[in-house]
Amino acid sequence: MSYQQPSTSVPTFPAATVLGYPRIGPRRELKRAVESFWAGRATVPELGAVARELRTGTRTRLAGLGLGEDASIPSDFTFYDQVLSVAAHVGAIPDRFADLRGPGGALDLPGLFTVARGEGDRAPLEMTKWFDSNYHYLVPEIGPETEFRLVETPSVKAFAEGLSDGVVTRPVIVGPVTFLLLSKPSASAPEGFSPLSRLDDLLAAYTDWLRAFAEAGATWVQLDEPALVSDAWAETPAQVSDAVGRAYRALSVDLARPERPALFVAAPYATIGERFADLAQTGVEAIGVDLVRGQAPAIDGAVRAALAGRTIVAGVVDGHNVWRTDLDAAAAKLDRLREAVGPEVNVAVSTSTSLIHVPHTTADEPDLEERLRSWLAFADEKVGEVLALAAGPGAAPEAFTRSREVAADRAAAPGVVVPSVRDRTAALTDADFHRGDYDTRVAAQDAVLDLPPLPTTTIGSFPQTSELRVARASLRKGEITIDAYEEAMRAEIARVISLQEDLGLDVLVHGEPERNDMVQYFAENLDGFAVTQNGWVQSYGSRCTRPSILWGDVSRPAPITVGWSTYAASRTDRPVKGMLTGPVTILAWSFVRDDQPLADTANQVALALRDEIADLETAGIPVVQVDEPALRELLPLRRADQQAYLDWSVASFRLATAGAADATQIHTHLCYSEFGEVIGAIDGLDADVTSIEAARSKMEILPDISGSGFARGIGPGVYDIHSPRVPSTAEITDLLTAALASVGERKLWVNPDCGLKTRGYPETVSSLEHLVAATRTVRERLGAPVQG
Ligand code: MET
Ligand SMILES: [Zn+2]
Repeated sequence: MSYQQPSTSVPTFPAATVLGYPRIGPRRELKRAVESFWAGRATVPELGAVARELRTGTRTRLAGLGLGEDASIPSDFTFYDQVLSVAAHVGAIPDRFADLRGPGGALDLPGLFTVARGEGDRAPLEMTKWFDSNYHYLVPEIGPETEFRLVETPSVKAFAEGLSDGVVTRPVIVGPVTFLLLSKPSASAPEGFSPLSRLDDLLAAYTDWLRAFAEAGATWVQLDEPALVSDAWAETPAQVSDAVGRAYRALSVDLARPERPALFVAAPYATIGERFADLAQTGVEAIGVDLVRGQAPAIDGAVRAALAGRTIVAGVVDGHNVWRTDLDAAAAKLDRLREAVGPEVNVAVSTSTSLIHVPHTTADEPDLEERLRSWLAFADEKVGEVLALAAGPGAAPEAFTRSREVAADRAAAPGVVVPSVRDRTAALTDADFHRGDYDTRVAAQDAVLDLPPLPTTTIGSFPQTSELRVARASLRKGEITIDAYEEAMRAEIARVISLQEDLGLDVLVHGEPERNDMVQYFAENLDGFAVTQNGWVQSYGSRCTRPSILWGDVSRPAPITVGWSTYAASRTDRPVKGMLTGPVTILAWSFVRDDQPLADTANQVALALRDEIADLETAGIPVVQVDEPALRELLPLRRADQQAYLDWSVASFRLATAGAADATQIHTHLCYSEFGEVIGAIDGLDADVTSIEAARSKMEILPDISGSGFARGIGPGVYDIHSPRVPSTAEITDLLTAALASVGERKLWVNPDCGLKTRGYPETVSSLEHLVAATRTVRERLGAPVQG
């Protein structure tokens, strides 16, 4: 295979592209291959062959869909995560994994997976959410000791592989500024150390990386810099601005073409703002902006002059949601941008983000109602949209006509606007968002519940055994009747209730055996939602979720959880806690309609939950938990947008719960993130009891909680449910002692970090035994009755 040596004249950026494409495979082939490798059922070469087939399949599919120009097909494959992939390329692997590295410093594939997943008491890299998406990346650990050196180049090999198949792809890698801003200080770093202080050293490795791409024949490389659109950093905007300037001058000016490919720096997920001008002042050849979630950058004379001969890649097709694009509106955005930048600047069309956030194709959804399906665009359909927009209404009239037809059809379809739902939200008043005052509630609840100090409870789910999964699958396939299925669930509930009684827990749960997923379960039981068959999106590593599609006005045709909760309550004299998923989390983990404000959709969901709580109350359930683990996740990346979000998200939770009687104890549960930033909002939820993930971070949340004057019940998780490790009684006693000092005995609840559904029974039972024993020890010290 021969290719042209890069010349010094800048190659043209393709007129249409996508920022990235799903990596997991249309039928989750990568997930299956990776997991069978982990299980010892496949070898490294076998896994490599599946990966190669997937990469080839993606290139062929995208070329078939029309991304024919050089560099328009992204090459973004990774076995686990794109941030981990950078760490592996540049050798930034924590010391505890040093023995896994080969003589040249590279990790082999098993080594890479060990860093991602841990091994024995070697903890994996921490995992956290990627910007405002439900994708999780691995957090690099960077210190003064980290050596940055290009030690391996699977990304370059993947490019070369495409080239040998006759396709000039565009490699996609996470950029250096984002990589460092997403990193945390290594264990040995001094107090206050900032990974960004290592930028210059990291740039040396990127320089070699870009050279390697150029040598392999790459014309364009995409560097993803979503950190530029976020205000979430400890660094000031001035420091980030300085880092951007330094990084991209080093990579585009100090390293000159043809030593490197042309550089496309993409800043997806929100408004790029002033970082656009920073990039324009460097030598990068193309800049990508998100015009779906974000606003167009300000273009003044200086920026315009600096940009002459270069490309703005306009993300006008939503990479993060599943609706067909309003092509007229997107074309108008493109026109406005072209006008602002003038004829000297090239404008190319793209998706707003990588398409890893959406499923492969609507063609794979034969069971989806045809009318709904016609409104949707998954990854492949979005490729058609960027191509139509690049061609324009003159050259692609059918696509534009179809887009108008779809918009009209969607607006008029039954179920999209349901008058009874609208009447109800329109009639809401301030009072619907407020409960009675807290002291009155406490008195009423104490009279009903009669709980000991430091009450013990769990977060809701108990281990999902294979029997439960088999029962659900058999029901779906019609192998067992609904009666037999419900009987199996009741048997499980009865078992879980008696287990909790034996353990000595105070507030019991039914264990959620009937739920495949805490959001999908509600989506399946509410009007206004649809679920997909193959609509998987990568959540982390080999894990995928299948978000539901919230397409219409939401209402509750019938009670959802009441039967299960009342059955549980019938098996015990202790209080049973009803278990619901909150409006914000239901929105965050679904694909949500884009034709009305999220706040309005959230209130519709909230009213459905409010009715469910009323029915639970009528059935005699004294405690109801409304889970909001995603509260932090939807927080806008730009500080200026955050208050409006917090206002509507908190309001929707309150709308869901404020109909409860004073005597009904409302709990909420949060996990997955650092909550310090939204502690005020958590207080604003006005729940009687809040359980919050805390064990993994060694209760670091406690000072925030006590500092914020949080006055109601609080259950900082005392053990991490993400690992099978059983915490000792002494360890839990210590955590409880710390928590007690911080929040006081009248407020403290005792619970694990999160639900137990991913755990096995042996470790669950031992851990809960220790939790109860530790609580009794601490109660004894308080001079309280030990028996709960
Ligand atoms: C991710 S939060 C999970 C809460 C849910 N009630 C459970 O226990 O599984
Ligand atoms: Zn949780």
